[in-house]
Amino acid sequence: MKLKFTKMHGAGNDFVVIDAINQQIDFSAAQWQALADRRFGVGADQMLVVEKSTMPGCDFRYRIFNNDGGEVEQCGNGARAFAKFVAEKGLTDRRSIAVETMAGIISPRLEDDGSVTVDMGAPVLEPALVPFDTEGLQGQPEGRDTLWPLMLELAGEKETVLVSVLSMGNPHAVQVVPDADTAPVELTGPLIEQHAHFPNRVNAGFMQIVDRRHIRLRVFERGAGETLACGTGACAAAVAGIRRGLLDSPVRVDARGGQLSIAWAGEGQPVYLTGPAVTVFEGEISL
Ligand SMILES: N[C@@H](CCC[C@H](N)C(=O)O)C(=O)O
Repeated sequence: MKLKFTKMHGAGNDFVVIDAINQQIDFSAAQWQALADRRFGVGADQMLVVEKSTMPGCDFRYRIFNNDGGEVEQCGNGARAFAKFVAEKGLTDRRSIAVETMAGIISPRLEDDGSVTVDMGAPVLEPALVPFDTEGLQGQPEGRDTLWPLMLELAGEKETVLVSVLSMGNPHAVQVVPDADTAPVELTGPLIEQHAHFPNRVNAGFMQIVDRRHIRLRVFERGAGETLACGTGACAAAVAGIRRGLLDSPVRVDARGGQLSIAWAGEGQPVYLTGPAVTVFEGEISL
């Protein structure tokens, strides 16, 4: 079949966006991988699918596939691209929309300066719901947060890293590092992503605190490897830092591909993610 798509990015986290309202989509994991392949396909960290929603009050349904072919619950940078896509394609004339995802309803809003703000919903802090299996682990209370010691085995050597575990609809484990540039993202990211305590795997965040309203962040994403930015990772890092008493809202997040801003008023409150969404080109591919 011939598939029409739009290539987009949000702070360098890149996407193939597909209108599945006007096209029939039913791809296998292998076909998603082929589309995401940077040499033999279009290339993307994630594929975003735009569908009609059957949920009352929702404008669209948003589905997300990592470049390993797996469908996942949430993608923050993708949510901004999604909002820009439906506006640019004339699928809505509203600047603020309600979008159904696997993880609940999110609400992106187009800003006058071209950026997009997304109400990502409240973070989930209960380990079992992340899901995170705490059996055999000792939580260490620090401030209002609980840090969990994760044991990693690196070339026969055992190392323990302290991570804040939470969900933004998708699972995150965030650690504080002295310097994001030298953080062992490639080395320990895959070990954390596949750690036995995370039954659904996890996104591994490495956060350098610059000051109380500014962090630098790298994320080794579940099912995609390190990306130039991770929107839900930025939300998770800001929430973890605020809960630990290290950060104040709003938090500026410098990712390798651009800048994001996160606002959070505290437990039970939604997290707001603001940042860019850019259309790169339109294309058609035979699959
Ligand atoms: N890049 C994303 C997150 C995409 C999904 C993630 N890799 C997962 O598997 O949960 C973002 O901007 O949030």
